Parts: sequence; C-alpha cells; structure tokens
Amino acid sequence: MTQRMILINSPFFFSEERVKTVADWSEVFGNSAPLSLEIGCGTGHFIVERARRNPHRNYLAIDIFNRGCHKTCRKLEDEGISNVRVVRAEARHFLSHHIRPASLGEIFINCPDPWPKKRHRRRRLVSAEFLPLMDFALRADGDFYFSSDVADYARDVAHLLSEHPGYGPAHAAPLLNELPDYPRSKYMLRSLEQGGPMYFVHFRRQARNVEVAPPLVGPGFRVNWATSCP
Ligand SMILES: C[S@@+](CC[C@H](N)C(=O)[O-])C[C@H]1O[C@@H](n2cnc3c(N)ncnc32)[C@H](O)[C@@H]1O
Repeated sequence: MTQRMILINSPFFFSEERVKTVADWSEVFGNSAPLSLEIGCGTGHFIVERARRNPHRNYLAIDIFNRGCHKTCRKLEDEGISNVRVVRAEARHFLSHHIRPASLGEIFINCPDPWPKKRHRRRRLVSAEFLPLMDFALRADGDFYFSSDVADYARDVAHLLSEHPGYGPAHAAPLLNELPDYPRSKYMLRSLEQGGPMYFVHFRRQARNVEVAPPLVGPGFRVNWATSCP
C-alpha cells in the first residue's frame, strides 16, 4: 500500500528541492555552531531530545520517509526547538551532495532498518561502502554513534569500525548495552519495553590524515523507498 504524501509546511523542513538551494548550513542556522547529523530520524524522538539538551549545537535530521519528516517537524514546533532542520533525503545521496568535507562533529544512526535475512544484508545502511562517506563528512575528533536492537548488525558495525583506520572506540569496549545520557528513539523505547537488549557503538575519529574526495553516489543507487516506520 502506498502512503499518501503529506505536504510539509514547516519552516524547519527542507524538501529535496529546497535542500538544493543550501550552499552552507551555517547560513541556514544563522550561526557557525558545531553541526551534527541524524540519519533516519523516523518520528524525531531522539533528535528533539538531543537538540533540547544541546542548544549550542546545530542538528540536521534526515529521513526518506515523508511522514516521519512531518512528525519530526511537528515535534520541533510543538516544543519550540529551533536548532534542528529536517531534510527528506536518502543518506548516501545527502552525504555526498549536501555536506561539506569535514563539516560534521557527530553522526547518529539509531535502529536502522535491520534487513535480518542473510541474503538482504547487503542492503544495510552501515557497511564497508558507507565508511568512505563518513570519512568524507566527519571532522577530526568527530563522533559516530550507532544503535540497534539487532545483535549481529551492531557487532558487524563495531567490527567494521574497529578495523577501519583513523577511528577508535570512545569507551572501554567497542560494543555496549548502554550509553549514558543518550536519548531514546522510538524504536529503542519499543525494544526496551519488550525487554530486549539494546546495542550501542560509539567511535571517535582520531585524525583526518588524508583528504577524502566525495564518493560518487549515482542515481542508480538502490533506495528502498517502501521502508517506513509506522
Ligand atoms: C527502523 S526506522 C528507525 C527510526 C528511528 N531512528 C528510531 O530509532 O525510532 C528506520 C528509519 O530510517 C529511514 N531510512 C532507511 N534507510 C534510509 C536511508 N538510506 N536514508 C535516509 N533514511 C533512511 C526509514 O525511513 C526509517 O524512518
């Protein structure tokens, strides 16, 4: 069943068209505060709370899901939070077209689509192919946060990052069951309520010792537009 597209009129919202007009995110925010990105913000539970606790940072929240973008904007408006902009975009396309090199201080990915079947795992967002995009966008000392209730996805991500040059775990262990002061997303809350464990990966970029060209992400890139949160 195809869901009806909702017209989003929020001043916080950047459609695929509007985002093309952005040359520099600091101009959009009207300040040069550090910039963070949440990929797959869903209905906005996490980013609204994270932004509320950190008013001196700027946040981009992106999702391919129109209804999720709408709900996130509504939360921001209802709660009077002004340091977030919501973009309807595909993550890999957004990172390679709308983010300047070394401009992000934080990247968050919470409960991404798990693709549990073995033959579908190559569709997972965080993979070896994703890392060059992160290398391009994240500044030195930048933080990468990943959470999932799917143990093997979280283990794979912790392993990928451990093997990837220039990054190190921000805590004693690469894989954790709790991250202090980390706001809950809707999917996290659902998993915790059902009694399931959560897995967190938090790595820090140690240095930008190489200049990284933006990886080419072409129109043929596979996006599962049918993916959606309720
Ligand atoms: C399982 S939901 C989790 C939502 C939210 N992060 C949470 O934890 O409650 C995954 C979200 O990621 C979005 N998503 C999946 N693939 C994406 C991609 N390639 N680029 C941007 N968003 C994506 C989906 O539309 C969906 O809203």
